[in-house]
Amino acid sequence: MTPPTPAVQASGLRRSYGTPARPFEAVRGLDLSVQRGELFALLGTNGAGKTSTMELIEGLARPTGGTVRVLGHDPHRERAVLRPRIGIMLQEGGFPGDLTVAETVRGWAGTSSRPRPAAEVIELVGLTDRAAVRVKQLSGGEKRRLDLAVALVGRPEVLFLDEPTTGLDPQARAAVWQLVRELRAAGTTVLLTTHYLEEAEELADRLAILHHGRVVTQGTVAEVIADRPARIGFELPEQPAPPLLALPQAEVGFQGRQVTIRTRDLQGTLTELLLWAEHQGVRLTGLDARSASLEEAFLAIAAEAQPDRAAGEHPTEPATTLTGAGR
Ligand SMILES: Nc1ncnc2c1ncn2[C@@H]1O[C@H](COP(=O)(O)OP(=O)(O)OP(=O)(O)O)[C@@H](O)[C@H]1O
Repeated sequence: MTPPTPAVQASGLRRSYGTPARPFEAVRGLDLSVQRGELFALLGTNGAGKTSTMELIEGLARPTGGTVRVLGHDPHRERAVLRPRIGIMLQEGGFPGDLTVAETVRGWAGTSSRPRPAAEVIELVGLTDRAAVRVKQLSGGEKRRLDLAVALVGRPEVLFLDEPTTGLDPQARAAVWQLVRELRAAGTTVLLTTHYLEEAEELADRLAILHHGRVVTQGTVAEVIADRPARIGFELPEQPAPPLLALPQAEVGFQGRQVTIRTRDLQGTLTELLLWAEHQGVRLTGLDARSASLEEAFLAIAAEAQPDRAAGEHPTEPATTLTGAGR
């Protein structure tokens, strides 16, 4: 039996901006495969190329190199075929301000061949009591939920969510997460970009971290953090304290009496440390031991992955900033 076509398949994907004389490659040879029914998250620093990549996959822009297929189709050339099967939640929906929520959703439902009833979609995104309100009177978070409603109205097989919970309060964010989980459980493929690492941890089956237009790492959360060292922190007692035992396999840092140990063998190092403390009668105040988090992996990957200074660098490359790490 031949395996089903992946929901999304990108290979050697490239996208350039600028002029032929001063080109800037925002997407630089990106490979990605999202299976049907999977929830895949694209993470990256500001300007890493997430939106540029999403627009190529959504068919809103044409790649300058490589190929992309969505449900086996070229999303740019075969947009008319794909349009009824995908749902796109853009960062800015830009709907007319004078229409109400219900009118907006009904208008979009009218463009779909098998729409969900408008009232059902409005209910799904928690806007029922705002259905008669004009778009221009909605709060930022409510507008975001309307963007989501419009993306859902055509019962998409593949749903693209570009920073879906930016601007939402914690309760609304949790509600969107629950809705996304339900959609995924019902078989919808979801491709999501986010700056909230806990959003990816909560929702994603797999994720990719982009940096300067390339995938630096991808896999499950467990796979992405597997190579990262665990961390042990504690405070040594006031002097006199015996010198800390040697831990050649670990990296030990001191800040006054505060000690931070980074190790790839959390159990082994912790056992050695606790035996030492027991024998020496030393109390390790505030002892805290934890595996690497996605946030640590993200920050380390972003710091390690240096930009390619070869041809095609942005003429005015923006400083890399990390926003909304989500904790
Ligand atoms: N229309 C454009 N013209 C020129 N450069 C652009 C254009 N759009 C994006 N870029 C540049 O391409 C790079 C990638 O931008 P993109 O918006 O895809 O990143 P992102 O990962 O989505 O960023 P963010 O997290 O800030 O939303 C950035 O350096 C950006 O300045």
